[in-house]
Amino acid sequence: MRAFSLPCIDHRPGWLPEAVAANLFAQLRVGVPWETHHIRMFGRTLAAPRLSCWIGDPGAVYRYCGNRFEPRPWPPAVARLREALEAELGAGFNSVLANLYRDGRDAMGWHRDDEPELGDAPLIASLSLGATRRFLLKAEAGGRHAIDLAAGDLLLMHGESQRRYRHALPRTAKPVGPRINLTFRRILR
Ligand SMILES: O=C(O)CCC(=O)C(=O)O
Ligand SMILES: [Fe+2]
Repeated sequence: MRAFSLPCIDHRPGWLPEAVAANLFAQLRVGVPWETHHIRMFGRTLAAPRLSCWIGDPGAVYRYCGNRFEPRPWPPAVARLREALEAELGAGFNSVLANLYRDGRDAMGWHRDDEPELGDAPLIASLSLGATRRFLLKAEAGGRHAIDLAAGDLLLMHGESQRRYRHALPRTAKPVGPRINLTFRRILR
């Protein structure tokens, strides 16, 4: 897929070379303490349809959907990625939400990454590893966009992105292997 951009969204296909992405996927698949996060919605608690891990510097506590996550320490490979992203983007990240979509039944529903601790105009750097999955954006001004995110692709959401769009990673009936996504963030304190 060609590089593509929308206001506040920047897709950089092949940001990591294929072999590096494959190696990283294999390491993180076994090296991250994956867990099921629970979402409180409409007075009920549901298991999220994916595995996740909140990684970050001490104190980078993340609150969402009635949960409070203390950060897990940085796996060395993820710490190196943070350094590379910080150097390239000239921005600081103190945390990552890692998600593992085991197969096409795992997904993430429509949402905005607009938790108050991310600040008004967060830069979120999202790295995809493993199977290609379709990422959807729904613009507040109308219109939908789909981006196939492949292993090694970087997707940046910046500026007003979280006000302008909702985003989702829908389920798919196609047979797909596991995918890992890392969203680097900065929690403000
Ligand atoms: O898996 C993805 O590409 C999206 C993940 C996401 O939206 C999030 O972690 O907030
Ligand atoms: Fe998100």
